[in-house]
Amino acid sequence: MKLSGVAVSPGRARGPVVRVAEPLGEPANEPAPEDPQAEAARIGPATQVVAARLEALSENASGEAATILLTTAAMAGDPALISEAERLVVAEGLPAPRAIYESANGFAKTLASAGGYLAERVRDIEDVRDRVIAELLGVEPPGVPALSTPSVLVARDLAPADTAGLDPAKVLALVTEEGGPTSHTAILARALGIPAVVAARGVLSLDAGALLVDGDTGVVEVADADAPVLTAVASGPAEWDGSGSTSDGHKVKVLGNVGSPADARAAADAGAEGVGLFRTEFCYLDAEAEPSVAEQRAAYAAVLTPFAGKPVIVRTLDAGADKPLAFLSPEAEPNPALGVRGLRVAFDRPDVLDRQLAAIADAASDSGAEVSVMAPMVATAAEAAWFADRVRAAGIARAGVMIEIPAAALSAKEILDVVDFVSVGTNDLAQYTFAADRQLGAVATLNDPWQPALLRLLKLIGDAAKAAGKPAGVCGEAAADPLLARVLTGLGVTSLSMNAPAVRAVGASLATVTLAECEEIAARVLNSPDPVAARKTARGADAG
Ligand SMILES: C=C(OP(=O)(O)O)C(=O)O
Ligand SMILES: [Mg+2]
Repeated sequence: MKLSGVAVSPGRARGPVVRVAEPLGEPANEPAPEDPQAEAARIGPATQVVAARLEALSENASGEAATILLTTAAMAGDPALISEAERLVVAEGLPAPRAIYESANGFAKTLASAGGYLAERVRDIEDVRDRVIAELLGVEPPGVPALSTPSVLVARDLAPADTAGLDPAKVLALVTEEGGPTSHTAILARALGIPAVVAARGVLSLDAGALLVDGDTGVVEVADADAPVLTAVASGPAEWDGSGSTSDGHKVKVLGNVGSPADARAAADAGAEGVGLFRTEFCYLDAEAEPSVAEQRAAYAAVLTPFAGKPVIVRTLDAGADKPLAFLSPEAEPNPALGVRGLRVAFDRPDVLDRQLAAIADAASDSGAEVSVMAPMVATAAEAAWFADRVRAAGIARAGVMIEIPAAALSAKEILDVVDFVSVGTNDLAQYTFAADRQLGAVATLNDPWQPALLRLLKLIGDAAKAAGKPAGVCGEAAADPLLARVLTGLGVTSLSMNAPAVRAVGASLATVTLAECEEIAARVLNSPDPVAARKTARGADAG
């Protein structure tokens, strides 16, 4: 019996199955507490216990695992989460577990409606919620059970805090029923060297004592219960000197993706050489009204400051589709991802764009960062020229655009004639190339950055950038894959921008290959028939 999911972390392993307990059910909303003040007063200490446990776990972890545990600990201690739960106890008479449940769900809903990266943080807040509820109820927290022997973990989805704490000596492989290739679980599994397959529909209903998991092909197979354990060969922790280049000195900047001051500090701490994508809309997902220029200036400067003297690409608001902003919401649309989003919003409201550009210019001088600006969702060279003119009129020296629509990839040459640089958003470029909603697990295999059709578009862009002598970065999740980073370099990409946890591994991966090797791998990958063969080719394995 076999099934197929999305391969997210390489290697083959076989061993006995251990299932991760499902999260706690919904806590009851009665009886109303006799003493609401006393009931509300239990919430703060419970969150502190959870935050302290996560912090303690982070001390035993290292690198990105530690960062993720600390971020989750910070979520547990979020004063807004706690005060809303306390209010629900006092004002609405809810028991404390129910109150934290509702408070956390409110936050989760906001994140989910933001889509993309933020939507993937929903699992983090739900994990914090369940840990606090367990603490309030005095029961064992949900999560990974202690493993006595090396095992294959099977879960519906795994919280980042659980994944970060996995011991690669005990976890042979990881298989999840849900999840997408851009989830924290995927990122962490790769970092830990644990073979992993996500979106393996049906794995929870498999009645298997042991599984054989192939993190290269995504195939998960029932194995004999007495078959010998097979351990994947894991790579060691990444060593990187902090300067993005191939072993023969070809420079490829390794940059951070950020949306908040905390992200920026994490990226700087991870050694990012700058920022390749500052998602400004992340600052305003909750804003009812357009923030003033002064408010925007302060918000942007707080993100730019850790990168004083370094290059930062600020992206103008990418409102619409999965990231609606209340002050820029378009008419209801039948297909929002194909509607008025990104730069298209600015065509109707150029005044909003101009105010944002003024704030960015001010924040650049406040922070001392070397700021460039780019637009999201650009389809044509004429749109790119329109945007670049406005950026320059605002006194910002460097203007670029994102390439995340196939038409823009096919017009890379003409676009590069009118801007200073381009940056490829592979998350959306994959979504639009394959007509596959990036939020839908059912089409996750199409939204795979190893799809040769997507990489062929990247080659067009890389060639156009080389001919123009201008930079072409990648800032979609594709850039966070250390192996794919080599392929992108071979295709002519000049910078890679990713979430902080991936920085070191990508820098280390590039430092061990020459540019000629990257080019050779890229040429072979482009000729691969499918993503599985492409991955195998890049790993130097026999694709046959
Ligand atoms: C980086 C990208 O932009 P976002 O994920 O914010 O849509 C992308 O589409 O790849
Ligand atoms: Mg995008």
